[in-house]
Order: sequence, then C-alpha cells, then structure tokens
Amino acid sequence: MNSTDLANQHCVPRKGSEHALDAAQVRDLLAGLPGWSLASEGKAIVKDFRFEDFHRTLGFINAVGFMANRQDHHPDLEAGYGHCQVLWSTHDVGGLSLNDFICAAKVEALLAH
Ligand SMILES: C[C@H](O)[C@H](O)[C@H]1CNC2=NC(N)=NC(=O)C2=N1
Repeated sequence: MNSTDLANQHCVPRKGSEHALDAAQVRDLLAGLPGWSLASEGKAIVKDFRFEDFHRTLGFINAVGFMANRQDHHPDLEAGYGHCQVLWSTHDVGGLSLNDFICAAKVEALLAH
C-alpha cells in the first residue's frame, strides 16, 4: 500500500496482539514511507522532522496533535528549536499496528506541498 492510500484511511480501535503486524507487513509498509525507520526493537516507527525555527516546529506539533486526536491515535513527540521526532506505536497491541502506518502517512500528507 502506498503512502497516499494509507493516508486516506482512518484509524480504528485495534486492541490485542492479533492486530500486531508481522515483519514482512512492516517491511512493505515502511518501504512506502521515506525517512521512517524502526525503533524500540521493532515495536515502533520513528522519523525526525526538521524545521527552520521554533514557530514552524510548533505549528507542525499542533497539526500532528490535531490529526492524532481526530484519529484517537497518539504519538510520542520529542521536540527542540528546529526539529520534532515523531514516534508511533500501538500501546493496545504492544507493537506496530496498521494505525501507526496510517498516522505516519497522515503526517507526511500534512507536509505535502
Ligand atoms: C480508547 C482509545 O482508543 C485508546 O486508548 C487509544 C488512544 N490512543 C492510542 N495511541 C496509541 N499510540 N496507541 C494506542 O494503543 C492508543 N489507544
């Protein structure tokens, strides 16, 4: 599934390890999301986004937060003056679910020109 198809999906509640993606599914989904990589022993995906200044960084954080609340799926964020690291993992699954990839693609869509 490419990034646009992913971004057009909506998160649904996924609870329980039966919703965890296997390694091959993760590899295929990651291939469509440039700059994203595995973290936390394969239980999360992460990307660090760079911005010119704090205002732009904060604008990005607010946009990601708004989207995350709409999807009821929430990232770990770590930010500084000109960057924000976004990490997705599904706590209710104990690893990666499709929700993490949908939200990663939605973050990319936020930044598309
Ligand atoms: C009830 C609600 O849907 C759940 O608690 C959601 C909220 N946001 C979430 N966000 C993330 N990243 N993982 C979850 O398992 C999760 N669960």
